[in-house]
Amino acid sequence: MAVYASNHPLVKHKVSLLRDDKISVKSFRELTKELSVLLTIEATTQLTLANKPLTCWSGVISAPLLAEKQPTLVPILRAGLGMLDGALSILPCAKVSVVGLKRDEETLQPISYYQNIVNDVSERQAIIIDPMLATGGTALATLNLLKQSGCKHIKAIFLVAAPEGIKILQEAHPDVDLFIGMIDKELNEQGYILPGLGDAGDKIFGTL
Ligand SMILES: O=P(O)(O)OC[C@H]1O[C@H](OP(=O)(O)OP(=O)(O)O)[C@H](O)[C@@H]1O
Ligand SMILES: O=c1cc[nH]c(=O)[nH]1
Ligand SMILES: [Mg+2]
Repeated sequence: MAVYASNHPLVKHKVSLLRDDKISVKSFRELTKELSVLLTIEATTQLTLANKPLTCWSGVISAPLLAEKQPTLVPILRAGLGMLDGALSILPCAKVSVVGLKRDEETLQPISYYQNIVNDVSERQAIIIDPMLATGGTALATLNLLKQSGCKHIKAIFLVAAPEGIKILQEAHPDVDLFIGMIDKELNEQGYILPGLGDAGDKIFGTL
């Protein structure tokens, strides 16, 4: 597994702004979207191209175009929905596979409540989008689900990740690449990332 922590100064700047205790719902949503654009670009740099004939104004040329179907984006409800518009602005033809998982506040185990994976997922790369990778339980359940559904090529994008979550994914799914805005220090006893963002879903949906 490759773990790419973004080096882009705008990513670092925007993650810092997201941490502001007094941030409005509007600003949190806007920054989440902007970061999703930047990180989706980073996560798609290795898409395969093939030269195909294209008729342009000066005649027929051999033009580099995507060789395969566009990836399916996999937002994890709820918070992952905040990243969907930004990711779709880079992959406008992507099909979307929605996964509903909610962490139990006591056990920190993910509870599954919805899933709708595109039926041709075995022919596409999947890109998971979720702002937070904490204990790793939610991402692990999503990776297991995608693989059980036949998906062979998976990447995941997180705005902020804890070392604990990265380690669990590395051990269980060494073939999956992670694209991360910022790797934070640790988890607290309640499984929240420190310094982190707090509850990203609550901040995006205004349910604080
Ligand atoms: O790595 P983990 O320890 O599993 O935690 C990460 C998960 O927690 C958050 O979702 P949450 O359960 O709060 O649901 P929500 O998006 O509905 O708020 C977050 O968006 C991830 O999906
Ligand atoms: O810090 C955390 C951990 C899990 N989920 C969040 O939204 N934030
Ligand atoms: Mg939440």
